[in-house]
Amino acid sequence: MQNDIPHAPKPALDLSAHTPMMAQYLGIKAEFPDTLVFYRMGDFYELFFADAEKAAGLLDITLTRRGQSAGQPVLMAGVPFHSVETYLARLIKLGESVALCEQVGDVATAKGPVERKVVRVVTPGTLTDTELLSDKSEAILLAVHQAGKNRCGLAWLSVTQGVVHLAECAQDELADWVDRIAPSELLASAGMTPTFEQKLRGLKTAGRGSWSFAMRPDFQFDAGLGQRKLLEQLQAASLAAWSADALADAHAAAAALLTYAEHTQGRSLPHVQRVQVQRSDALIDLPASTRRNLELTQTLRGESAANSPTLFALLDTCMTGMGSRLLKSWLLSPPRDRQVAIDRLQAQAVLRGDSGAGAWSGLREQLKGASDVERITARTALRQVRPRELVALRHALARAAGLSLQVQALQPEPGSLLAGMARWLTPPTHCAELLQMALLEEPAALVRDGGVIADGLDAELDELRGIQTNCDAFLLDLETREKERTGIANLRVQFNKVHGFYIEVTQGQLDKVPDDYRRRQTLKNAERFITPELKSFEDKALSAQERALAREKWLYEGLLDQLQPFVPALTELAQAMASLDVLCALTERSLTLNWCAPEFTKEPCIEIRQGRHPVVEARLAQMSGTSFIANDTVLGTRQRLQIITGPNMGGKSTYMRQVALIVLLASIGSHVPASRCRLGPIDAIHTRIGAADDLANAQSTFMLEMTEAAQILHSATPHSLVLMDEIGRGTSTFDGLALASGIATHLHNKTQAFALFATHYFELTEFPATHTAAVNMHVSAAESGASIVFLHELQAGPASKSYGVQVARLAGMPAAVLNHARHALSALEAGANESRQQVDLFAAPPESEATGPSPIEVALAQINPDALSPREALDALYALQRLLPKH
Ligand SMILES: Nc1ncnc2c1ncn2[C@@H]1O[C@H](COP(=O)(O)OP(=O)(O)OP(=O)(O)O)[C@@H](O)[C@H]1O
Repeated sequence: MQNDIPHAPKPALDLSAHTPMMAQYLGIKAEFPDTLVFYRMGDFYELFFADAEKAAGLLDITLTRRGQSAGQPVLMAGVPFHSVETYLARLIKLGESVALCEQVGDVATAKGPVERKVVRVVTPGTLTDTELLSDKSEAILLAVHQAGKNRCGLAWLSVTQGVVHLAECAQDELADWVDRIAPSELLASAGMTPTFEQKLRGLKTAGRGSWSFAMRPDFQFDAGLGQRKLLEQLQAASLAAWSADALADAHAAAAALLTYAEHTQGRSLPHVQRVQVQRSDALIDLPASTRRNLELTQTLRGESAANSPTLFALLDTCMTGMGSRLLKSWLLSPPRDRQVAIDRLQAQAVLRGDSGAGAWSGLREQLKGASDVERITARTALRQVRPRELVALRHALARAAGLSLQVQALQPEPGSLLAGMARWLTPPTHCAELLQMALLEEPAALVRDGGVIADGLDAELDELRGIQTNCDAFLLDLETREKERTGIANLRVQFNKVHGFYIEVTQGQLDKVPDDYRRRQTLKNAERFITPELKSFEDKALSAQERALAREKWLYEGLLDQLQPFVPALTELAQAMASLDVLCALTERSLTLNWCAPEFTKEPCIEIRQGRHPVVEARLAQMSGTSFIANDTVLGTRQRLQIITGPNMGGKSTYMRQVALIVLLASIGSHVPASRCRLGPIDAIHTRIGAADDLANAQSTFMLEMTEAAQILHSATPHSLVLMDEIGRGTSTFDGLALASGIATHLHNKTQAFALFATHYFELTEFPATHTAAVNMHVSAAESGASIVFLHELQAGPASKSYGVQVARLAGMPAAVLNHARHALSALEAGANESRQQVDLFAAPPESEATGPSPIEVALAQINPDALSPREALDALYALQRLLPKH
């Protein structure tokens, strides 16, 4: 989708054959070829021609043909202006962009069609309307710049926040970045190479998010322009203070990002005053597979509602949308630097107070129902804010002042998170007073309806309003006088929008009408008249109403001007409110769910006592009232790899995931579901779990399994946590076992990561005998008759046997099948024992043949293509072919 601004001269359109209005429309449409243009006509937004057809299909609205222009029937479809938000929401969800074209000229004085202009372009990544945005997630716009040497520059922002994020990465890291940023809209240059474009589009078809794609002109990806634009936003002379000066590739992306964002808002973005550089080594790596497998914000089935079994849904008891959004971003971007988590935990310790009876619950009461200061502030800066939002802002400021006092009363240590919050929560001086003075307590929804500005703010507005108020009294008085004068008892003085003021007389009384009555309108049973006195009153009253509306609009614009200097402080205040909300929610969770504070160590380790899987535990309590069996985990430099065996349904996957979730929770500064937790440095959490066919990418289950495993082996380090669940099960037993043993050996010897390796291959339980840092663990089960009871207890040593047949029985498998399986199993086991040879699965393979260069490689290296004649080159090619190994 391309929302082109008029950046290059376009060939002049010949619109002379069209009606003046169609000519105006087509002129505007030419500037927005791939965006739906909503063209305002009275109380409707109309779409024409191809736009009309498209919108009719997408929105299920009627497509009509009206009149002709240039000999062609005009196709039209329209939506009422007062419900435009609903239609916008639907289109944006479908990934469409909309240009809103308003009447900006004076209808009364216009000759020909009234002047119209596109005032705003609404696109999936640049939403600001509260109605169009989800409370709990951001709409993010990302610009990607293809740079040289296989590098990329990235810049992204949410228009309702005040921060531009910058990053640079290698092109093969792009997928992970895009996954992490989760944009709603992605901008790329029209000048990128076809291969790069294919790569970007490939990311989308691979199901990595549902962003829409907007191609921008190449010249907008200009590093110099980007740097200038960033400096303008920051009102600074250098980007060095943000460590953002040497990032030319990211600057190029920022140029396109800011140009596009400004273009869609129809103005600059004064509230964007911060830059944040993100480096991939600053965050704990959570690849897309990990986020999916751990069901952080979405279940494997794709549910993400507030009651779905995800970690986010369990954690999010925030009182405000701002808090929920911040919590989600904390959860998805855990920092490696432990100080961040330590500061957050310290703040929670203060909020908890002694025995949990601290200030957190009172603060949550205050936060409850507070309006979205962050979004209101952004909309104020963009001059899109509605009167009722500003009243809500005033109430929120009062709450913030209260919150600040409550936090100060906790006497937080100077320099601590809470001390910073107390400071930023103090509302900027005079902001609330200004709002109080300027706005009615319950203003109209829209400024254009009037009834927004408070009485007493402006003498002229008060006077104009006075005329309108006196109107009713005047009309009553006139009616009495006219009844007396004419003797018409049922005479009525009234007003309607179309005909203005009039005196209505019924047919039977018409003979009594005086000479100075002028006929205005004839109805079936009555006539309507106007008198000179009523006419002059009408002129005054109507013009007073119009002037009052214009005055209110002007005063509102003035109020927006006066609010601009408060924007930076309000942005900080919103941030502080969101952080406080998250910290209070985390405190509440830790107390309600009985979680403990983690400790961080310098030496590498993951030590968890009585750890639980938070989501499974909550589900068990809710569904069956049964309690979760807690388990310990001890991993350190001497014991890095656990081979976990045990029956299906025994709890292996649950155990492995719980370890990863506890590590993640600790890293964001949350308490954790355990009785004690010690954690060393962690740089990534990798998971290879489950097997879902990636049909969209034509990858088989096994191919996907091997691709993911290979990625893990390439990127994991001794500080990474790796979960491998039943690796190798997607192929034949021998293949699978051989690969699983190879992978375990590589993890143990080379990668040296902390690894949890669940498997059904019993042969792998021999692995720890020859690998000192590996240990056997199993989930316990007890047989009771022909059945099985899962104890879910993790114990040292390998499982004694597998219980596949018993589990199948629990699953309701027919008795005949079970009987057959039991016999087959005994035969297989007996056979296996007899013919079992001593195969050393873990022996090092013979030296690989490919240790030195092959004869072809040697010959190839000796060729200098620039020094060869065509004939010699051909000979060299034949010579190389002769070197091919013969099979
Ligand atoms: N520690 C535990 N305490 C209580 N219930 C548990 C525990 N661990 C697992 N469960 C229950 O057992 C079910 C199965 O667990 P899980 O899927 O982890 O088994 P598994 O060993 O990985 O099975 P499979 O090998 O078939 O994948 C869970 O859905 C949960 O209800």
